[in-house]
Amino acid sequence: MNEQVNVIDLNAYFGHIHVLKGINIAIEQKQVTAIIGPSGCGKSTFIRCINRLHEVVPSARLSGEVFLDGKNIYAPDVDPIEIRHRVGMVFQRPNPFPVLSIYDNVAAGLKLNGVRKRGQLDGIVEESLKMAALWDEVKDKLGASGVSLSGGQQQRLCIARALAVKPEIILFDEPCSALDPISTGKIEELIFRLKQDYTIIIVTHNMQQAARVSDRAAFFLLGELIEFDRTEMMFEAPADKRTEDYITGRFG
Ligand SMILES: Nc1ncnc2c1ncn2[C@@H]1O[C@H](COP(=O)(O)OP(=O)(O)OP(=O)(O)O)[C@@H](O)[C@H]1O
Repeated sequence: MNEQVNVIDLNAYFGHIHVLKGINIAIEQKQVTAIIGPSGCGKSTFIRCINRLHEVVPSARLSGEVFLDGKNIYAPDVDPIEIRHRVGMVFQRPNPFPVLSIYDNVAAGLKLNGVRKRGQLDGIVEESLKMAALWDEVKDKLGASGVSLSGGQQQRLCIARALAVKPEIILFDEPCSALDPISTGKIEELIFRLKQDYTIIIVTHNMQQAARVSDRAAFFLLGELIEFDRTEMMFEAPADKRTEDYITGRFG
């Protein structure tokens, strides 16, 4: 097993609320890992600990270690900004920068990183939009506003924006919950293709989606990791009764 993210005894809090309790999990490279569980069980908090976004909430704190390629991302010498480049994120609601064009939405992170040459920017913007399966739909209107696109296109634009800075891992936090079934299908196909090059962690409430796109699944309940296994095993023969109850829709 080729572990890329190794989480050791992770506890996360908002003020006095203890939202993640002693999580230990190893996430493999170039696989899709689904995070499932009922509302409020800590799924989003968990993925936000993997790119150091949890700490941006004033009351938030955590303990434990998260190793990325063998290095603890919470070590004092690690720059959280660098971690957020290496671990990209796509959110539940498509959130393109409203005042920027399609082109500039994709180029924004690169420009922040100091890439200025037009030719280089053009190449990466095109490559990212192609990888996000959006190029053909927008190549003739790159100057149009990002928010002029449909919801599904905006979400693919956000994926292109995440890809442009060349992350190693992409976190998806319920990326299809605001999308129609056709757009959802496109995002799922895209995730399937992206795993050739990226490690993907996806939070989803949709069990069919978890079954379709993920190689492994982790079931969280009340801040604890109850079960983590190959998705097939998890859906066909869950080891824990609580996982079975959740997957079969008996609660949550
Ligand atoms: N900014 C915050 N401040 C205080 N408490 C928070 C904050 N964000 C989340 N929480 C609390 O932390 C717990 C875990 O929330 P989290 O969003 O991680 O759960 P989730 O499993 O992703 O939920 P959902 O499926 O509804 O998105 C919840 O009890 C939630 O109310």
